[in-house]
Amino acid sequence: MAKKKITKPKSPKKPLIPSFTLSRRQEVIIGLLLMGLGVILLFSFISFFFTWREDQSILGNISDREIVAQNWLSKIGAGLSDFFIYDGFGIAALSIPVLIIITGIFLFAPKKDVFTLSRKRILNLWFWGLLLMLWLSMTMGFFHASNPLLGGKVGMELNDFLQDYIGLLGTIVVMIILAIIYMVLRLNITPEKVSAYFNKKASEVKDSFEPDLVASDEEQDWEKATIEGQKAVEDVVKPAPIITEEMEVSISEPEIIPEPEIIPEPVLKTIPKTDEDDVDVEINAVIDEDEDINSKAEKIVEDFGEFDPTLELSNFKFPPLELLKDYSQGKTITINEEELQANKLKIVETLNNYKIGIAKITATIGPTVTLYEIVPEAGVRISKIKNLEDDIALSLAALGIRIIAPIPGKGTIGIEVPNQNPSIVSMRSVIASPKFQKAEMELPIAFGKTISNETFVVDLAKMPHLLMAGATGQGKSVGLNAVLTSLLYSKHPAEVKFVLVDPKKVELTLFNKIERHYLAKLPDSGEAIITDNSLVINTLNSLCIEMDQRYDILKEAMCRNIKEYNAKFKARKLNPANGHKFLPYIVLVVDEFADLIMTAGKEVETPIARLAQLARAIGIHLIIATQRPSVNVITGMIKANFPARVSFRVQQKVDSRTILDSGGADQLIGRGDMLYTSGNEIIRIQCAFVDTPEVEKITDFIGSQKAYPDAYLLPEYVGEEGGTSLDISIDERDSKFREAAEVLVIAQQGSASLLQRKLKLGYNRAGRIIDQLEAAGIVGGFEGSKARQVLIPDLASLEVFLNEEKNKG
Ligand SMILES: Nc1ncnc2c1ncn2[C@@H]1O[C@H](COP(=O)(O)OP(=O)(O)OP(=O)(O)O)[C@@H](O)[C@H]1O
Repeated sequence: MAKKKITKPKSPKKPLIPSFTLSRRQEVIIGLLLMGLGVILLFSFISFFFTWREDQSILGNISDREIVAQNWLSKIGAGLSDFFIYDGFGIAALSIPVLIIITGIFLFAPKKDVFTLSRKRILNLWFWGLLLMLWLSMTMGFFHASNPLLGGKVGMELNDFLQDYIGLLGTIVVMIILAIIYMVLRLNITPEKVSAYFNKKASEVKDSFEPDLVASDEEQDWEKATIEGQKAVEDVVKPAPIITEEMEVSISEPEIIPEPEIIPEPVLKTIPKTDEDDVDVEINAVIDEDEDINSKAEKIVEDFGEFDPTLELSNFKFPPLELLKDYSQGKTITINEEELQANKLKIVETLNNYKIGIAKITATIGPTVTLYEIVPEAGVRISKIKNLEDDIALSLAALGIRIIAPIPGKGTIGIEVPNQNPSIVSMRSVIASPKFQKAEMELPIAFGKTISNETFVVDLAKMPHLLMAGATGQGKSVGLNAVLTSLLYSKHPAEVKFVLVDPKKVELTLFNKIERHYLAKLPDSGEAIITDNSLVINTLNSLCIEMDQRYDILKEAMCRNIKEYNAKFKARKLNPANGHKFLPYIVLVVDEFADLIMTAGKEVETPIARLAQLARAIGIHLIIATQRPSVNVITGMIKANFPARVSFRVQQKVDSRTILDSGGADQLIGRGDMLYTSGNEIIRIQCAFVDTPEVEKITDFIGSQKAYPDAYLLPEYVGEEGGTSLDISIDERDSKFREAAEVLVIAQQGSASLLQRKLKLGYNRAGRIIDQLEAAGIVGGFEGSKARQVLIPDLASLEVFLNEEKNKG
């Protein structure tokens, strides 16, 4: 990543070029004069080569008006040309009018024009132009005897002078060396570029003589060797290094044929090389730095492939489908014609009793309920049907009737009637469905099947949090298991981590087996599944810290969300040395939320609301389940931040309203019959069924595989009661106090983040240790954004200091 350059205010220094400013009008006039002078000189110089012999005789009498000169610019032209060419530099003198013309154009041309050159560049041009003129003149001096105009007198004299001292050969060598120096300095031509150019030319010529596509045996051998060599390198290098500035790959690579291309230097292309006044310079340089890192990243990706987060557990096998039971046992939903007819008749009859005529009726048979879609006769008001909802339900005398009047987006009325023989939607069937298998989602969840028997798959990452309610025994725990199973079947342990809160201590215990694969926990805590209320509070606060830290690193990486960040990390554009790492999604599941909020109240509500508000972009998603969806559990603050909600059957209509903002959940039939909403329409779904033995098999299967050394560790959080005041006594110091003091003294930098990194501490603990170090007098006070000063110079002094302290104490 391109770091911003912090430019210190420069102390006023003398400008290298005397700064005289010209008004625009003066610039135009002087520019014109220079262009005129340049053109005059150019013409006179050119004609001098043809007329010099004739005009030589008049040079002594230029002031005589009678004498006519042959030069195109007459006597003045002849005089100046003689001065610059014959007495001066020979043909090299032509560079003088050229330089004058360029300078004229520079002054004359409108600023921001293509001709815009900086003052410094013009000086450069003169400097290098005059040097070239001298060199050319001296070189032409070799041929002075055959033509005195080639080198002029200056060229001849200088050449002679050199020859007198180092001889002809020496002079030739000096001139050649001077030419090479000029090319290297001015034109940036290096031996590599020259050889690369010739290689390219040679291969072009070779290609044109060998048009056949089949490579010769030798070439094939070489290619094979190269591929094998590269393979060997890849094998040795895995896991592949990630872009770092200081990275050195110390592996002998197969011989590489030099790239037959002259690599253009991007900086030279876009930036005026030496102009300090030009603002563009800094902007372009920043872009180039970025490009540089990008191209570095591309190079590493080219060599080693993208970063693969699953590499550490590369042999991990996803649980096979066979672990799940097929409850339908090959049966599809059977249509009971009699039942259909009976229900239809009943509906028509009931509605007729209320004077509602029906134009048409269609039935859609789902796994547990059948939807009868009714088109009322013209003139029947929908609101009338809606008002009669309870009466109609009573008349149909069946539990679980739900009336949807009208069905959103259609002008029809829906009546859902439970089937006499509901079929179970097995988890296996939804996991195996193409909809789930092909889902291009971050966190796909296969909930079950809709009323029209379609598999219902949603992305938890888009929800972004889920509230789940349902009276006891209606299928909530099965629902949670369906969510977790979906993720276990679709995400590698490197990609998602669960934080499981289960106060009942029974429902989620099975997931203990996959602790080191899929679970996240607080450092130092024993079991990953949280059953204790105080630990829940710590964990929620720890997740808030994790969220803040993730926001910081996303900000540093200039990414808007976790998806972008991880993509950038995979493309090796983020340097792990700067604290970047692949970020797994974190899914927090809280079962029995009501119990929690009753005992801990605000302490739980506040971090949950905070996470729900902010955590979506950084990949933390919440699933909260409760038996009691009363308003003091699902508070306004919670509700506002959980747009996606699921309700299994609830006891009362008011509960349904609390959770879904509408009735309906009280009329469900239980056993996984549920309503889902993500803000607008409500969808009835039969939740997929996954039984405890199936979950056990899955967790056994995953748990028996190679795991990470530990669960994913969340940042440490110590409750407020754990905080300390500054005048803390020696006995109350943190156990890592001494180690921390040593780290800071060695680094001579009093920063909490250094301690976090070196000692693998949480943010809060590191902060507390810093406070203790300040109280002890080892580090200085807080200095805003700067690191604190370390007041002990070295380890020996620290030893003395701590011993003295101990003796005093
Ligand atoms: N999707 C489903 N398909 C078929 N049967 C289901 C489904 N979900 C639940 N059931 C049945 O309902 C019973 C109770 O389900 P579950 O244990 O999920 O209820 P719960 O709401 O979690 O109850 P509690 O809150 O007391 O734990 C299950 O044992 C099962 O027989």
